[in-house]
Amino acid sequence: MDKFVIRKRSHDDEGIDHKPKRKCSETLKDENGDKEDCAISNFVVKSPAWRHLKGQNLNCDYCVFFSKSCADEIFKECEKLLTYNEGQLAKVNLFGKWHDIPRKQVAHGDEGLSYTFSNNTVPARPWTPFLKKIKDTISEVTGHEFNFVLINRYKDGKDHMGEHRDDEKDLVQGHPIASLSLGQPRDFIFKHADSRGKNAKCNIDPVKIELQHGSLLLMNHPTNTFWYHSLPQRKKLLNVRINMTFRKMVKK
Ligand SMILES: O=C(O)CCC(=O)C(=O)O
Ligand SMILES: [Fe+2]
Repeated sequence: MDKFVIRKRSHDDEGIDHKPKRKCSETLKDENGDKEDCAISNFVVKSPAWRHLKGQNLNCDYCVFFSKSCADEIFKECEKLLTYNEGQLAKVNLFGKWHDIPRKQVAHGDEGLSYTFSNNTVPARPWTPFLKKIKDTISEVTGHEFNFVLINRYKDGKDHMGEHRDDEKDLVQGHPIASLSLGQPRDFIFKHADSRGKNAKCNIDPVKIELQHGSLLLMNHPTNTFWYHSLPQRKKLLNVRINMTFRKMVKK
């Protein structure tokens, strides 16, 4: 049985475990006044109410990061501005066979960075002012720097992501991954590595969280060493979800 550790929470809800990281109550403005591809002139994030997800070596923090109106704006801008990889860059190789990924994907980041998963390497496109502003806002509030973002677009509940760990060798070891969710709320499930499949060594309950519109999930060390995560299909859900995972990659 899946175990719910976090109940659905609205934007108006007051957090129970108030655990702010760095406070950022002032308005963040693009220093260059660069609005060429971004209708959003500023983001305001007032010390969000963090909740801590704890398990055996599970170490995550979760909050509703952007207000509903700001998240709505960002979602709209994503749909207007982002384009996704096609062709070979939109495939994975599993057991020697190429498959289309069951969602759309694109990466942006510092020059020269790329992301390798399931035997495919996706180069980062340059930061746009819009994406840089989101990255900088998350860095300002969390106190962590990122140089890469992987963006996944799920057109509806049929699109999904299978169980995996974000443990690629290109990632800076021990650095958190910040996962921003926009649009359709979806279940996100953590499974402990020792409790998967027929040969499970022990029985640790999975941890399920419904990722809300505008929410941020910080996956801190050592979560990705011990726990797999997935975004399973939810065929009745009809709306688009966009997820951005901000990462710190090793520069070669
Ligand atoms: O869409 C999600 O929330 C999952 C994203 C994820 O796990 C990844 O990009 O590695
Ligand atoms: Fe992941």
